[in-house]
Amino acid sequence: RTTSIPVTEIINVKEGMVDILRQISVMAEDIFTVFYVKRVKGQRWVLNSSVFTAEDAQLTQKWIRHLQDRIKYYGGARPKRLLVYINPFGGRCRGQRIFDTKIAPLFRLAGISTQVVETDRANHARDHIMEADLEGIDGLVCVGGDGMFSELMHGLIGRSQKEAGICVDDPNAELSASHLRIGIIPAGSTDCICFATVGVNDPMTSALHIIVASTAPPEDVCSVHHQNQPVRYSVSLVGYGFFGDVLKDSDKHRWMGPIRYDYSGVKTFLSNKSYEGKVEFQVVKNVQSNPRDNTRCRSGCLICSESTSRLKLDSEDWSDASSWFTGSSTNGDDWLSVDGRFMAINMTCISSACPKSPDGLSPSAHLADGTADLILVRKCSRFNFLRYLKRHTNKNDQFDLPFVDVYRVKTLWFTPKYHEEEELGSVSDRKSFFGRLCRDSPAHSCWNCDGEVLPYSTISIRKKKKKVKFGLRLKKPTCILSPQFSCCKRPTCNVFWQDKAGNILKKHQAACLVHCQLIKLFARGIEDRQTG
Ligand SMILES: CCCCCCCCCCCCC/C=C/[C@@H](O)[C@H](COP(=O)(O)O)NC(=O)CCCCCCCCCCCCCCC
Ligand SMILES: Nc1ncnc2c1ncn2[C@@H]1O[C@H](COP(=O)(O)OP(=O)(O)O)[C@@H](O)[C@H]1O
Ligand SMILES: [Ca+2]
Repeated sequence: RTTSIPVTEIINVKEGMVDILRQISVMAEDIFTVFYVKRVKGQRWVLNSSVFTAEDAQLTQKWIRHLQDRIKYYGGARPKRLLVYINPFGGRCRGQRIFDTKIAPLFRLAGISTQVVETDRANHARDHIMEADLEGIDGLVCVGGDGMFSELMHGLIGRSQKEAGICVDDPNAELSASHLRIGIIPAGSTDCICFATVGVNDPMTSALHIIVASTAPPEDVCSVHHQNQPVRYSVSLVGYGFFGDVLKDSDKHRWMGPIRYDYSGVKTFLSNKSYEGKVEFQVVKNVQSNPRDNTRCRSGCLICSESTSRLKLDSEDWSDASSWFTGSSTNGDDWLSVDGRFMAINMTCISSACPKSPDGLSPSAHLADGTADLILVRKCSRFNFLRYLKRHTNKNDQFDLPFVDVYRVKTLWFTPKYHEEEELGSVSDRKSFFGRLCRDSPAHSCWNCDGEVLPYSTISIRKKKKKVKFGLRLKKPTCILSPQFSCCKRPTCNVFWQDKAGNILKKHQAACLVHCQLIKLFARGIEDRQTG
């Protein structure tokens, strides 16, 4: 029997016969166990192992050393020390258990040492990162949901800004880059950031991605401002109306765990509220993609890899603070304004895919293209809104509805019709039967910013030029152009992008994904073969 394993996906090699998760080991000098990643259905990764017998103890040691050298050489920059933050109350309150039983043994096996901080309050992780000694730390890991990821991101951004001497209250300050990446062990309620980047919310898959140093391109991030003051950053959903109301109500029922979103979702759906206001946004015109082009962002995505150079070209547009909202186009991008009554205003930098909606709020959004997608759902009947929601769960296009519009944007301003102090219940809400069932019918909703309620209605959102780095994404590239790998003997290889006629359009260096280093392991002895 032959087993082929890419060296980049070997986790470690141990003497004897070892079962890491059940913590059983049988020591024998002529046996060794190779642990490696096995890909299973639905983008999941599991730890697999194969046991080998050598002729004698000396040969066993030789193979163990040989394989470990190979892992070091071809395995890339694997992390050695991680700082882990666990939210014991995220999702079903299983964060600590998941880490202790499933993740810690994997990290130990991979020779990764961890410093673990169990949070005892909201913002504990963020504050800890601001002050912690990060010397020698290769990455941060959160065990929790999107809220925990957001805390780590705010901590890292705050720290980098502080170290770079940038004022965090400056609305025009750009993000200063941090060398640290953030990994996510999903143990939250929505886990949308993990799901949209890894393709699944499975703790073991994420841990294996962290161990083998899978990386995503630095990710788009938006800053949210109120009265020209930056209040938060967001990578997934900034939503007003439906998703704001669901979140606000669900916060009162945290004890229910993830099901609170369904409970509050049904309540909010029945109340069928809509809110009046003006949405002004800057549509990105000069990109080769749009929210309805039916593509999916994957590792090696050409649209994302080209965004860095495009953002450099955009520099005047980004750096000129006063041109942020002049209402005029400086770069071929157009400002649009829509007045009306909305069921939902959602802006998302990524697809926001999650288990409830495997394709997400905007299935063709890109992780790192420097843009966000704005979805406007105008006032409609309950039946129509249900049609819209339902389409998030199946293959039907949720944008192909007359009351839904979608735009690829980089800036958004929202002004509610009434001043925030004026809580004028709208006439239609008061008349409605379900509206009366819910105690209050305010003129304002609130904003849901990556799962945090923002206490204001009037906000502006701006795509930041720099992005947040985090790990965990390794999918086969599928893009509008077909990539072709030419493998080499190094951890990186050339990727050629060709059009259908075979003309080379672009060539760049990338981490070798479909790796050429195949090791053929035989029961007696090992033959190491390199294919090119
Ligand atoms: C008919 C079924 C309709 C299902 C519609 C599913 C749409 C799902 C889109 C989800 C977008 C998620 C965006 C991500 C947000 C997260 O950052 C954020 C924080 O996550 P964390 O708690 O892990 O920290 N999560 C959230 O804000 C939660 C949003 C969840 C919304 C779920 C809404 C369910 C609605 C169900 C309505 C059912 C109506 C049925 C009427 C008979
Ligand atoms: N120990 C703690 N006690 C209370 N809240 C916490 C604690 N640790 C983190 N939080 C907060 O809980 C919120 C939700 O956490 P998250 O891990 O996203 O879980 P969920 O996905 O269930 O919402 C985050 O905004 C975070 O700031
Ligand atoms: Ca994006």
